[in-house]
Amino acid sequence: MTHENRPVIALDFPEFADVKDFLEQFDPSEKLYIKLGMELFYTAGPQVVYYVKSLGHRVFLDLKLHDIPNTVESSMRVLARLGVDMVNVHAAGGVEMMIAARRGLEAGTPTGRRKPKLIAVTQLTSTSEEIMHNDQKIMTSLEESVINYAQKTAEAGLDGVVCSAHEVEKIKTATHEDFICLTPGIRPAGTASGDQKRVMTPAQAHQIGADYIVVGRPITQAQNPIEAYHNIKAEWNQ
Ligand SMILES: O=C(O)c1cc(=O)[nH]c(=O)n1[C@@H]1O[C@H](COP(=O)(O)O)[C@@H](O)[C@H]1O
Repeated sequence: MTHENRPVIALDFPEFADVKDFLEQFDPSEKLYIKLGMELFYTAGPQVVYYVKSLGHRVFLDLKLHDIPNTVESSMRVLARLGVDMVNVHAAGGVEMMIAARRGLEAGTPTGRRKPKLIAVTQLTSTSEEIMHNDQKIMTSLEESVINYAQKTAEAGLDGVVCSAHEVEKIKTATHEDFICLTPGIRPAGTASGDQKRVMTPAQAHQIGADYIVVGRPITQAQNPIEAYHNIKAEWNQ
């Protein structure tokens, strides 16, 4: 099992300038794990990745690729050159697509550089069983669907999955102990869940064996983001 002791901070901001404003609040010696998503990448592109990396932080580039295998493979080849530490795809794209993603990442990683970790989204933490039945017409339980996606991800040779903390124990049993479970939908007690349906506190996520937690709004929209970050980090490492 991996335990990444820093919560991964989801910077879901609309502008590059917001990233700078946010990161400048931290002591420069504090090295963070930052998640950059579609909103920022679509507006600021690779420059925002280079900027965050230049400060010595780790970057999870969360673009959730889901397309035909050939397109995913060539896109991963390009993303591998950006110097990010982690990228992801949707497991719903299938085993062939995930293998293609892995191949692209391997081919694109410059010699001497570590290959970014590749993980797959199972069922989004904003998806309830009702949504899954009505919209996706997957008529199993949500847990079965998540475990099926996790097994397909392991079969494709990826490093792990994005899942809700509620599913970590079953996923590890169905795959293997070193299979990464990165869990968003983390809410310290007393904070709003917003659009997240399957939430857990940092302490609970630690207890059930999550490897990484992703936290966005409880930090970025806190009155004091630095204090919120350190409180969540302390709770996660208890
Ligand atoms: O892939 C993800 O990171 C992801 C998958 C998922 O199932 N649920 C989920 O919330 N996320 C991301 O995790 C972050 C959670 O942010 P907050 O809800 O603000 O803490 C967002 O950036 C989401 O895009």
